[in-house]
Amino acid sequence: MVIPAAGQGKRMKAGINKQLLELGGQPVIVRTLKIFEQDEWCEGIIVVVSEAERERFHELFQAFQLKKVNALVIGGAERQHSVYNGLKVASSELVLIHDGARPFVTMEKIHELVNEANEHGAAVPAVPMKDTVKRVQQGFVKETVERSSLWAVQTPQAFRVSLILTAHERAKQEGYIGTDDASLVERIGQKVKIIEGDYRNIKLTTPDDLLFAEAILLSKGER
Ligand SMILES: Nc1ccn([C@@H]2O[C@H](COP(=O)(O)OP(=O)(O)OP(=O)(O)O)[C@@H](O)[C@H]2O)c(=O)n1
Ligand SMILES: C[C@](O)(CO)[C@H](O)COP(=O)(O)O
Repeated sequence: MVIPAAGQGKRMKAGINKQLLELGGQPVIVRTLKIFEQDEWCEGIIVVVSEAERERFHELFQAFQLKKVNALVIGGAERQHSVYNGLKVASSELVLIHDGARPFVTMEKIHELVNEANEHGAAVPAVPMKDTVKRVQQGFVKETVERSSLWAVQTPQAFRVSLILTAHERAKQEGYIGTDDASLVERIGQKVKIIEGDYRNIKLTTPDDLLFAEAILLSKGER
């Protein structure tokens, strides 16, 4: 299990790492990790953090008595670099890669992904796009994109370790930077299985997402 948490959260504009923000009395990263701590499939968690924040995260994991975090690895400039640094120390056959900033993933989805990745080598959750999507150039619509085959992809993304490592190494050699890990597998010609994701599995990206997160907590009776 690799959890990248080394981003700067520029779009959140919180002034601190968004994974350290409190949500319902717990830091976001602790909420995310606790889901995997409960999961019997998850043997160990590699968390990727920035050099400057390593000690802060270490103390936090101790304070919340998290048992499965077995490595704190230093991240890189892009999410892809951070994930790659984490993957290099992964020792299992299958790996889940999950954003530290997605604290609402469910156990049910995790298990579905593990099963599909065991069978297909790569599996990711996604939800059908709800809005009409337009390609825009210099403030004007260039075209309206056909929506029926568009899905918004989430994490965790599950892979055979050998496959995702090869995909990352090829991307590195060829100077390709993708916004998710599955795209690196796609570009080396391997299939990626899609499972139905969950609209509540939001990534905390902009300040509005904190409002949605509070509403999700309320719906779960945690507020
Ligand atoms: N160099 C980076 C960039 C991102 N991430 C992590 O990847 C996840 C998804 O990225 P995103 O939401 O884009 O986070 P940030 O890059 O921090 O956001 P922003 O682009 O707004 O700065 C986050 O958990 C983030 O901490 C990371 O580990 N290393
Ligand atoms: C990996 C991801 O969360 C899937 O939706 C997303 O691509 C991360 O992208 P970001 O640009 O780093 O937010």
